[in-house]
Amino acid sequence: MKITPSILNADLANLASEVGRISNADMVHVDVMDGHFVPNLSIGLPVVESLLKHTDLPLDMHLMIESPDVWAPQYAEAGAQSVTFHIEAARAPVRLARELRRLGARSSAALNPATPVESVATMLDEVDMVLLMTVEPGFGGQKFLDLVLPKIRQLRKLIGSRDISVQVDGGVSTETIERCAEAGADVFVAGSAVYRAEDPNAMVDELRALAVRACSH
Ligand SMILES: O=C(CO)[C@@H](O)[C@H](O)COP(=O)(O)O
Ligand SMILES: [Fe+2]
Repeated sequence: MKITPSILNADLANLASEVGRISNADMVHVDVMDGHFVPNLSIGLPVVESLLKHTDLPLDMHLMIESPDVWAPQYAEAGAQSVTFHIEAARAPVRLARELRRLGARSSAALNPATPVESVATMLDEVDMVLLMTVEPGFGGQKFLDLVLPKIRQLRKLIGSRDISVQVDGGVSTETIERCAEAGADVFVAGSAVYRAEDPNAMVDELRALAVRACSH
């Protein structure tokens, strides 16, 4: 059970100190938005290269961008431990997933809420993680979409005995994390829940404890 806080909801002008507030996290979730694949712009490679110098936590890149085939490998080369591209945007997802692994990163494919899990069924051996969006991508602080819960179960069935993580992203909080864990998710992005908390590290621990307990039922 891993908690990966999204820094989209942090004070982006003080990233170095903001990652210091989530030292209990398993990874730092970094949302890259290009204003094309999603109607919002966030940060890109130069900021990520700088951030890598200020944290020992692994970076969990979530690329909400067009042409991930071109851009995603550069994040792996920069030193990100996990690189997620959107299956809706990739031209050659199998080639891209293999390239990310060749560069030493964990490869991961993300699916928007309306994208069926079957879209990754044939390439499960190429990925280390599948990210299921539990909001429409583009913004932090949105309401969790319960309609994704059956997709988590379907994906777990498809994965079977393979060692692949299922990440959920969007609206994950103390209210919703147990439902996700029960359905089969094991990596949880939480942006506003963590960064709006008075003590982000304590919130990370609380979320992890809830997920562990829900999953052991
Ligand atoms: O990728 C995205 C949004 O597109 C996320 O990573 C959000 O940034 C998570 O924020 P919350 O929904 O937890 O506030
Ligand atoms: Fe994200």
